[in-house]
Amino acid sequence: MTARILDGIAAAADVKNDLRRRVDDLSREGVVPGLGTILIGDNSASRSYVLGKHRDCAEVGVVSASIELPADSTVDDIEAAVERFNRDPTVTGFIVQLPLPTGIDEQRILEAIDPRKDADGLHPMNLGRLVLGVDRAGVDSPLPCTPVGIVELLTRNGVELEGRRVTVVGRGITVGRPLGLILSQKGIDATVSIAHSRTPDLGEEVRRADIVIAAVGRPHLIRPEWIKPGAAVLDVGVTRVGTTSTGKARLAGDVDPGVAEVAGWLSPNPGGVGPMTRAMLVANVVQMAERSHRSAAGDPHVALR
Ligand SMILES: Nc1nc(=O)c2c([nH]1)NC[C@@H]1CN(c3ccc(C(=O)N[C@@H](CCC(=O)O)C(=O)O)cc3)C=[N+]21
Repeated sequence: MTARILDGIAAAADVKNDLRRRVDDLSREGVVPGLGTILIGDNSASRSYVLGKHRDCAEVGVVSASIELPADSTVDDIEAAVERFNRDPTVTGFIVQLPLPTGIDEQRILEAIDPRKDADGLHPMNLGRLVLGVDRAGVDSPLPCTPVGIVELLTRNGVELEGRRVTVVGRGITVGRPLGLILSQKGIDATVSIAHSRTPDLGEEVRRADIVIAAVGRPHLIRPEWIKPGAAVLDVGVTRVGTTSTGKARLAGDVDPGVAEVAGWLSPNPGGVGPMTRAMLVANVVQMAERSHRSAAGDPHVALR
């Protein structure tokens, strides 16, 4: 038996179809959602990710703006770019592409973003609301894109989370940490373990799981013999492991290819979680445009802060 595919390209297309309708509704009210991206330095992988984000926006009628800064930019230069997007009414949500050049205080930059425009959901106010499990006056704050994309990919394929045991491998701030919080939330009700590079027996943690999510960036770390037969396995990490004969980057996921023979469901990499991450970014931008429009229209239940 071989695992069924959790097709992120197909699920992202469905998400974008839903978004297109919401964007059309907004446009009838004269509102156009806008994504901003800030890219610092000349990292070709980062540039191609950012281009993909602009392409996704164009597909659903969301406009986008980009700021590119040189690799030797100072914290002040980057904060000035953040400030520009904070003030720009055509940008309803924006991101600062990570990682930042070495020596730049990432936390300081993330905190400079207006939390109402935080399309990545990585501002401490939004992460704090996730920890607390609160939303203000029925308004959800933006959530990190990859974790929400993972939940959508599973639920759209009919993979149940309630009552399931999930092992998340990785505790990073963009995936593992917030994913653990989201999966254990009321209404989702999975039982979550967070494993990481210092977990003494990773195989033991993975063996118990109905759902395994690997987000560490260690090629083929997750072994077929660790997988409970029929489990759902999501491969999030990517590592460059060399170059092909044509000079393209050779990439490897966190999940050993042999896992496909044991798992019930497998998200490919590429073509799994990545496209969902991008779709959820567009979703956050659209949601923020809806919220700021309703709040400008005087609905007291949507004014944040
Ligand atoms: N502020 C910030 N927000 C991010 O969300 C963010 C970031 N910084 N820094 C880097 C990581 C990485 N990331 C990816 C998203 C989608 C794909 C993706 O769609 N990948 C395709 C293949 C890539 C391609 O075809 O070029 C796939 O998996 O099928 C990859 C990587 C977002 N990140």
